[in-house]
Amino acid sequence: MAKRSTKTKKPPKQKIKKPSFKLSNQQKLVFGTLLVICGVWLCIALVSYFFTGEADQSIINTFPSRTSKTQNWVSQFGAWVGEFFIQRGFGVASFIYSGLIFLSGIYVLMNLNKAKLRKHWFWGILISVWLSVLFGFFGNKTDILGGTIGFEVNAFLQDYIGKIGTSLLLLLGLITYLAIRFRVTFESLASIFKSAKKDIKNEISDLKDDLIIPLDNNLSEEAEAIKSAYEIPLQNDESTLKKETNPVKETAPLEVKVAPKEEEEEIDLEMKVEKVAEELSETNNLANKLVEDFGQFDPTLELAKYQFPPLDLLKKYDSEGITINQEELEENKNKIVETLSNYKIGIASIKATIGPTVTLYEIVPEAGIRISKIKNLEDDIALSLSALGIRIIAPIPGKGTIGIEVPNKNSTIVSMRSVIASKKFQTSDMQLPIALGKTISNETFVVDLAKMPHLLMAGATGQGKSVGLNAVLTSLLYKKHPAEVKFILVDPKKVELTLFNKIERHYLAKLPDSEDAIITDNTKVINTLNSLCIEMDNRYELLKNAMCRNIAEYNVKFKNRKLNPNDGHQFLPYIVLVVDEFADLIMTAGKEVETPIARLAQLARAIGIHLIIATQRPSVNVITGIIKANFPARIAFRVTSKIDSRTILDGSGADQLIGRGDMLFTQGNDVIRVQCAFVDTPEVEKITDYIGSQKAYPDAYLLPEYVGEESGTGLDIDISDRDKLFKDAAVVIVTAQQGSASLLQRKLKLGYNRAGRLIDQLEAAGIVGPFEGSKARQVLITDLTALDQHLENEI
Ligand SMILES: Nc1ncnc2c1ncn2[C@@H]1O[C@H](COP(=O)(O)OP(=O)(O)OP(=O)(O)O)[C@@H](O)[C@H]1O
Repeated sequence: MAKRSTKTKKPPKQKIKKPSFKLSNQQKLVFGTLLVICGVWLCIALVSYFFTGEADQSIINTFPSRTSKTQNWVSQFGAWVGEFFIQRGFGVASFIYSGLIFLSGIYVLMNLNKAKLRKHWFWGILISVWLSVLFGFFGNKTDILGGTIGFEVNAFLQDYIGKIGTSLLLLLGLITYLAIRFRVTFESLASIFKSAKKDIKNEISDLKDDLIIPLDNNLSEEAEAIKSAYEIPLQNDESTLKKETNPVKETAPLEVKVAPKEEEEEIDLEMKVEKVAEELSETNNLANKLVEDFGQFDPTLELAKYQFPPLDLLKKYDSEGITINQEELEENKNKIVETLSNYKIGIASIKATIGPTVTLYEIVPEAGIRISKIKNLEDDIALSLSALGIRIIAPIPGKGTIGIEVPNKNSTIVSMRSVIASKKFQTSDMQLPIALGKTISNETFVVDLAKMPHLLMAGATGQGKSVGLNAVLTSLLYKKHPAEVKFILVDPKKVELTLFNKIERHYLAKLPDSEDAIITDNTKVINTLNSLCIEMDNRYELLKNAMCRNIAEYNVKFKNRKLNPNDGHQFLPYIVLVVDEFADLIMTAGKEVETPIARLAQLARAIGIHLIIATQRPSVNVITGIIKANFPARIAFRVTSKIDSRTILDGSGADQLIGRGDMLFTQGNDVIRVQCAFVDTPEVEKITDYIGSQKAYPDAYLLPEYVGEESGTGLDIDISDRDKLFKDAAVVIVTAQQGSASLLQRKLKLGYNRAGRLIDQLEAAGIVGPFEGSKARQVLITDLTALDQHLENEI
């Protein structure tokens, strides 16, 4: 989302202005020791004040002079400080300040986290005020327990809200403190009470030990024996004990057995709970707390009011719904049987399945008939049925029958509305569900793009490719929130995908400096693909740091707040790259396009980047071996030759389709015939209008910047030729005190080349030292103030 771009640019600028108070190690030692001594001295002065304060009163109130003698253990100044803190300040709670000063010294000496120290001071001051008010509540004006602050605050409160109100306010303060500081909740309090109750219960049962002695005298002989065998349960359960005393011979031992079981189970359960709590790591605890307090991270929050497009935007077709033409069925059946019998092929049974465009006749040939014989009769059957697009599947995998697909005389349109509305699509929990259309048995065909993981689409002109692409995009628009998926659309024809411009700031991704999100220019495609490769590398780095194997795991972890956004982690949307007319691209840009596409196709599956490539010309020089190998999922619309069919599907079939969205889909093994769902341009327009009219992100999802090799300059020394990210890079390097190109790559989301050039420029500017082999370069500027001065001096 656009958030990322602001993130890369803004923070460094803010940091420059911040003054830094870095102490050297020697200064830390001196300053830390001073604070520790002050803390101890203050503590002595305060303790001593309790014993000597009264005696010193006369001297405290006079002007200090060298001759006056005080009894305070740390003399005049001690007496004065004691008076100031205890009598006129916080009373006994003043000791907190000596502790805080001492603690500050330790933090400085040991170079510990300053944020924690600030927290200690914050809470320390609050507690001191609360304690002094509490003591003041019980004391009087001269009382040194609460000090003047305690007394005065109490007097003020009691005037307005009375004694009861003040005590309730104090209680509220205590509960607020416990809730915020120790995250005490009502449940945890309840569990404390529960365990206390249990302790009491245990103690009561212990007391029963004593009771057993008099009861023992009344026990029958059997019960006596049982008691000695099950001494523990008898001591622990009162009810069992009572039953024991009954002289019923058979039931007694049974009941004794039940009792210990129940008791054991209870103990087991508790132990389990404790174990889980212990095993959780520190980060998990923190993450759980965050999730408890704020709930799971919700990536859709920025566009929380976003409304998915309603179904009504899609058209209903009159010709929808299959109408069975019994005559046509009979006729086709007779013709098939006849043709086959002409070639002496007997049929044991025949069954028809009617699909939206094609009817499948499944035949079981009589015993002894060779399958290849039927396969060879494809053309003869087509001739006798006088129909185009007959396909023979011999045998149908997993069925043991032979299929003959015969196009219906009146085909029905599969509307996008019907597939989107289908239960299968609506309830699918796939990551990127695509409702492609309906199969021959009239079932909605839904596939997961994330599993494919890339899709190759081919078909001669006018056979339904563009409609197919629109169906894919529409499916995703109906199922995925703008925060979850982003499209990169490449449309050299410039007309097919332009409608999607309206949803640029919702669903599209683009290069930072480009105006249009939909790419129509071939040189921009190269930059975008390379930028996508950088995005891929960055995402792999994030996944590696988060120890996740794929984007789904990563996003779950991020949602559960186990990944810190300050470390660069963020919710990663899926990215779907759609390239229409791939052949055109390959013809003009060749290797420059093929290399990044092949790289993405090979590696991008785990990090949520998926490619959909469509081409009119499925020839081998367009769909090269390397591309083919990485696109296991393929859709073939009608093609003109068997060779083209082979190039896409590794087999024939696509040349026998009837067009108009009739397609074959394969994901590696089976080939499935599907009638593609039909979505018209006005429908797409309505959907994009609907989405486009809603609140959007400030900008399209920005891809990392990619600077082509040729646009780099070698003039690192010339200030005017510096990269525009030079200053940001300098801030990153000086803040981290680490002169490495990969740090810049990560923080500023750059490619390796640009980061390398920035490092060279930083070296020329004297901010980092020379190249030192495998070690990171030395940073020559110690802090941001020095960097500011250094850069100012340059001008
Ligand atoms: N699934 C479908 N159901 C019904 N008719 C369809 C379907 N798909 C395509 N058609 C028909 O075929 C026509 C051409 O489709 P489309 O524009 O998708 O072809 P194309 O393969 O993209 O062609 P080109 O490569 O020239 O752009 C459409 O206008 C529509 O009438």
